[in-house]
Amino acid sequence: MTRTPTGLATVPQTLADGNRLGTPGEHKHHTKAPAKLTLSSVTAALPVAVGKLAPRQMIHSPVMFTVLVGAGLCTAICLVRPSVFSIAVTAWLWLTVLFGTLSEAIAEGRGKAQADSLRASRQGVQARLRLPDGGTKQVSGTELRLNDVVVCEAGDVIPSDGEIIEGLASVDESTITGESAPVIRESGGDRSSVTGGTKVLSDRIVVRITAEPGQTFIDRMIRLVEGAVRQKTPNEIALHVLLVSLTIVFLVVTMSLAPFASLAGATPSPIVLVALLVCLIPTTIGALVPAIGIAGMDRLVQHNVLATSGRAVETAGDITTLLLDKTGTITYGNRRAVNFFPANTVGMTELIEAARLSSLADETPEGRSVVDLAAEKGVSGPELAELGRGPEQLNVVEFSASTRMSGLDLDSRRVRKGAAAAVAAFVADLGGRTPDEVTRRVQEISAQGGTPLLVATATKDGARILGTIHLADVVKPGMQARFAELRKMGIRTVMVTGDNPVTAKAIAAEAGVDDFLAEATPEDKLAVIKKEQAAGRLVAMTGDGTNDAPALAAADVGVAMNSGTPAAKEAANMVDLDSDPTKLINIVGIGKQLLITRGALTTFSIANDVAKYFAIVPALFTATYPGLGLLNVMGLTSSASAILSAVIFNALIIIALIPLALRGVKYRAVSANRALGRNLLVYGLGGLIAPFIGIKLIDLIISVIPGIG
Ligand SMILES: Nc1ncnc2c1ncn2[C@@H]1O[C@H](COP(=O)(O)OP(=O)(O)OP(=O)(O)O)[C@@H](O)[C@H]1O
Ligand SMILES: [K+]
Ligand SMILES: [Mg+2]
Repeated sequence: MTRTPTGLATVPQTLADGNRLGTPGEHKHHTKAPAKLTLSSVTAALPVAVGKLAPRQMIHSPVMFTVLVGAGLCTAICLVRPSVFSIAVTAWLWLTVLFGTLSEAIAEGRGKAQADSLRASRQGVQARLRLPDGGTKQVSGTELRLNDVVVCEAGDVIPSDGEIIEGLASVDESTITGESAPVIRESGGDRSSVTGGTKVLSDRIVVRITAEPGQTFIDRMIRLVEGAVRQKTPNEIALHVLLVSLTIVFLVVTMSLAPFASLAGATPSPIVLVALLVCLIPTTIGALVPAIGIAGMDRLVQHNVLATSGRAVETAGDITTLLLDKTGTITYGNRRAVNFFPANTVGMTELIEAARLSSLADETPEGRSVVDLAAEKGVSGPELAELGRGPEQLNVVEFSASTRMSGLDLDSRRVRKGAAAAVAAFVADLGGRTPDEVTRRVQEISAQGGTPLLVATATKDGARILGTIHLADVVKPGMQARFAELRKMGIRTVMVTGDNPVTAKAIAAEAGVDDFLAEATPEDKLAVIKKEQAAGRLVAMTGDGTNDAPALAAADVGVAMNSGTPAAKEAANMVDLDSDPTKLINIVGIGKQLLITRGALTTFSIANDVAKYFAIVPALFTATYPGLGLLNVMGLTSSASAILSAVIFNALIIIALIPLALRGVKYRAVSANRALGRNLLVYGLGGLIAPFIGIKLIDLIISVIPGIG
């Protein structure tokens, strides 16, 4: 890492106030308008849908594959013995398959426009590659490899994903977030990552590339919205097994009807048997499953969340615990030094000088803000290079989440700053003690939700605490209400932070989380997740720092803030482009909606099939078994029109349900059991009744066709 202190002081204070410039007081939940189902989107999807009729693709859906085979068989029969009835049935069987692929093509098509605009954002982007000799060379952005170093200045489009290793800039991320307010990105802290395709608005940054070509964030997003990376989730596999079983059962049922009927002297034609089979197997859900899944992922992208797997989205629907880190997640995360408080026996200048010295080589935003505040208070001192030796020979004690301290080792003394408990222990080890007024100051700052840092110095004669630095951070607005909403959904929120218990308590109260854990190391954060999981709970984790990465990886649903470090984003299975910790509300909603929609349409589909059986079988056999005429309550015109009406109804119901599959069944924050009961009633009962009405209506219309009625 390059240890040049950067000029944070040149950034106007108001700009550095919030993560999002200009809108510190207003945390927006930005969502893109969902794509509408229009005539043009349907016509655009039509050729794609025809392409999907290839048996190689159809085999993935056994139900629809059965219909395809049936349609092929009937076509062959039509060629040999054409009749109005057989041609009509065959045509509608083909339409049934087509409506299925059409629903999938429409769902995919909605992401295409978004993918195209993402692609355009990278078109022809040039990069200034830094050469080993320090010079730069112009290269194409797509040529960049992992660990290349590029220089980006105001006006440049950042050529690929990376981590800032030097400098600070305001960045326009609207190409990926749709949010026009610029954000601050800077080296050293938890806001160091930049995304290819976004634009530098001011200043100059040096970026180390963290993605291989074709593996950037935008590449992944394009593949996601185009539906190219769909894998079946465990729920989808379970449904798949159910659908295959039902298909086999009804195949057997239909086949056994043939000898049964011929015994009575009325051998049903193969066309009738195929039609009956198609009506009985769950074609509605078989046709709509892919569209439901794609639409769910699409909704997530509309909420500016990028997920690497559909599985995580569905799991989100069943989450009961949400862990969040504090700094950078619940708060904006640009903690800045706002004041110095010397111990009674120490002068203000002595404290500030030591605090400054301990931060000279500290590249974190906290460290740099201490140097800045020292300059503001008029205290200057040696630069790193002037400390008698080059910075290479200086022993720099870098901040780590487990030591909670940072500082420098000089010839005759050591300076440290860090969390109160850590510095107190460091001093106590060398025989020093923490003065009472310092302890009181630490309590006072913590109680306000600030982060106190103690400054200490150690020589061969022992160690002394010099005073306290007050670091202040701002809780993102609107947290209380959103956490209350999570509580209503039955989700417990727990803040896990590396900060001290008093600060943690104050911030927890201000944000309105249910519980908190303070002084948590990365291992502790991981342990909390393991414990929750061992108790059988599904856990989501939201975080931004490298110290959150293990926990993000272990959680069932890990949501990284887009503002966070590359390590955090890599470990998580979702990234929120808006860096909004309460986005989980939307993610859970989308997950639940996905499961409910699939469940509701499955219920409807199966209920429908049962009803169709009772609607058409009596009509089929009234000629053979006049006794069955009693059951022919529907009074359908003839057995031919009964069969054809059922096939037409079966195909049209797919079209009718495409909008619902894409939009999703409305989800409200009620308990899962109540939602399930309500859905069974609405979609089960609806599925039972709909065929009787639909088939009767179609029968009335088509009975006028000669050869059918
Ligand atoms: N640059 C630094 N130098 C010295 N001490 C620091 C520095 N940055 C933070 N600290 C101290 O170390 C503690 C732990 O930091 P850590 O990054 O693990 O957690 P955090 O940022 O406070 O909280 P969270 O885990 O919620 O992000 C901080 O609360 C602070 O007291
Ligand atoms: K069916
Ligand atoms: Mg953090």
